Amino acid sequence: MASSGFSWTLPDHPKLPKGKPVAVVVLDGWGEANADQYNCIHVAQTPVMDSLKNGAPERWRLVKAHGTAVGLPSDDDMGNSEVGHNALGAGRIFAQGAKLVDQALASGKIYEGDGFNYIKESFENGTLHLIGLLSDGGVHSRLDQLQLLLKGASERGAKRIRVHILTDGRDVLDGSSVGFVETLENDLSQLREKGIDAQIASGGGRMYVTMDRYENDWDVVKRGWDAQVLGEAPHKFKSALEAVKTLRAEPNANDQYLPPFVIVDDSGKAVGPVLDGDAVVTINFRADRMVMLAKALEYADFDKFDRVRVPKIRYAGMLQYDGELKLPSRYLVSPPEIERTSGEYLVKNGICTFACSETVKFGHVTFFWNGNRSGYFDETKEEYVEIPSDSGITFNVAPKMKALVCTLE
Ligand SMILES: O=C(O)[C@@H](CO)OP(=O)(O)O
Repeated sequence: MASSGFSWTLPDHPKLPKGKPVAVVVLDGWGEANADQYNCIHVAQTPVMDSLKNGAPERWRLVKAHGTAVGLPSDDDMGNSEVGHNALGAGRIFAQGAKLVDQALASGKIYEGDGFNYIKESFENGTLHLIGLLSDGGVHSRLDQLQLLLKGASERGAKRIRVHILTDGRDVLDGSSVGFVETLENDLSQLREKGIDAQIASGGGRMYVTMDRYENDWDVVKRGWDAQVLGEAPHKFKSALEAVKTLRAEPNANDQYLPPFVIVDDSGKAVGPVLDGDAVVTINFRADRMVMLAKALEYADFDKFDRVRVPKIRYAGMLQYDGELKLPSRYLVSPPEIERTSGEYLVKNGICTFACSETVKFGHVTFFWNGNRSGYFDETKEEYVEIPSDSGITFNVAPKMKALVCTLE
């Protein structure tokens, strides 16, 4: 035992037999709720889960995967993979990004840290760009946090602000993008009345523009880069409201997959490309779908796609998205410090572990599971297997995804 009283040594489990493998299978999206006709799991045929539940009811346990049980601000907050895997992997509850940002905004500390002071240097002569998911879903970002940041930054000297929106429709209802854009446009017009040059500059649906994860499809990030940084996109509109209304009128349109667009002035020029001397903040607090853009914005050496023009900017994330890579190096709010996770305990006790998932969920069972840490604790005792995900498809048409291949591994 260390002098602090802390020890990595795990006592034997009172019931689990020694030397036998233990499987942790995360059924993403599975849960217990009111048993009514609106509950798809209840109305589906689920013989395997039924036999597990009914075969040994004394061993059947439910865990709470939403709200304060997983470190979210309130019990009205739905769960998600980040907070669920963090809590399961660590076996403890940590205040999560959503809550930490709320606290930093409420106390004003967000404006006192190194991250904000760094971007503030650009306010006098440059533009402040805010890039992120526009909804009140609370999984990756929250509209009210964006609203407070807009207010706070403008009160602290930001004179020219451009917002690059990603429409949601995944954590919130499809079609709700129009209402969120209306709300944001209203806020920005109030800022304009106060003499601040504030506009939405570009947009696109989150799953088609920018918010890919685990390097599944860099084209998604490139489409965002072209619109947000270069000011180029196949669709050009005079306003974001016109953009989302027009693009949603297309057959089979969906907020998640809206094509990229830029807002142009009367002469057809993009109103908000990112230029030398500007500041950029990626406003999502959740890491997985911001890391790729963070790499494109921050890395001098970057070969995932041709960035064409790499502006000299001051960039900060809402949080630091990867503690191991220290990415981004500047951030407005410190991320939760999740340490002593189960994976680390296991290798320190000489127990070998194996983690397997497909690309779009791979970081859930490694990065999130290990407390937002990429890489191995001890390569000699851990094996991580990534099954390549299909790309270029929407998973609602292939919901089985790679479950079978993962099982065979
Ligand atoms: O796809 C995602 O990013 C989220 C929903 O926004 O789902 P999950 O938490 O299951 O990863």
